[in-house]
Amino acid sequence: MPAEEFVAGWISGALGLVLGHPFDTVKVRLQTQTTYQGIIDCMVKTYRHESLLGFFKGMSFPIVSIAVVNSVLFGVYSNALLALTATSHQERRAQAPSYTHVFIAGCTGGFLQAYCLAPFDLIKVRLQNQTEPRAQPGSPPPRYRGPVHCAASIFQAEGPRGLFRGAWALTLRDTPTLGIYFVTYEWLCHQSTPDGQNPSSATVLVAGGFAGITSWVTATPLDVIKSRMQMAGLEQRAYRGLLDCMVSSVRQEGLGVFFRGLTINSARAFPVNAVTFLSYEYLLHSWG
Ligand SMILES: CN(C)C(=N)NCCC[C@H](N)C(=O)O
Repeated sequence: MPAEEFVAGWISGALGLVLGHPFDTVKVRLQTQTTYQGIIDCMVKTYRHESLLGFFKGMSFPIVSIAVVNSVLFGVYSNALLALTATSHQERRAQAPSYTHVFIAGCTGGFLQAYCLAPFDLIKVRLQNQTEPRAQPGSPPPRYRGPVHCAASIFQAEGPRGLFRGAWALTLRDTPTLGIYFVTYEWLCHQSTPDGQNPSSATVLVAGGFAGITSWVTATPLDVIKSRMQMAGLEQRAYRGLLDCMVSSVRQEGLGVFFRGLTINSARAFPVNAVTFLSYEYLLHSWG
């Protein structure tokens, strides 16, 4: 089982994560809070109340978790393709796998990464939704003092299952959309690269960026539901399950609720995934 794919997945994911986290904070707030009029309003309010640091809330944990999550995604994807097509990463340029195989391998990677991601994503979403400014004398402290305190509080209040709140929605979000992610990437690389050659850096950037956009556009409806279910434990708003969350969100806010955060999700997806794929390909290429 080639280990380089796991290491390359980790490093490339971390680079993309730092670049995209401020957009991610705005997205999570727009999806779960009704106090903002739109992207600009959310950005201005966050900056005024919490300074630039507000955009980076909840980032320390994902930096650690991306090591697990992205390496599982890229490592499982690549090894699933190896099992399906008996070709390594290098050989796949000369002998392109079918898109069905790429889709199955992407879905497998997406399914397994969702379970690793679930507790980290829950903690990230809870911390990103804390809108209190940094501790000032006299002001009430935020509910969670940091990621470890957040994890411990959820564990104490709800047991280990509490840490997997929203995991089912996350799995449904990530399984098919990561199939779409890798198919888009491979298809775009294939379209603009002569047979048997490696795609140029510009091709990888553009294909990675569009893979991010297509996958996030299709993922946004379940992304909204997932974030709401993750916040529900905190807000005493009990949903009976995923379907109940969908139905009550649509009843209260109309069908548009499924597209909350779509613009910012897409704007974030391009640079994050362009950098992720470029560094992934570069690392695998230089390790030869
Ligand atoms: C639609 N989904 C869930 C994805 N495309 N997931 C892959 C994650 C890639 C990158 N870390 C990101 O956050 O965009």
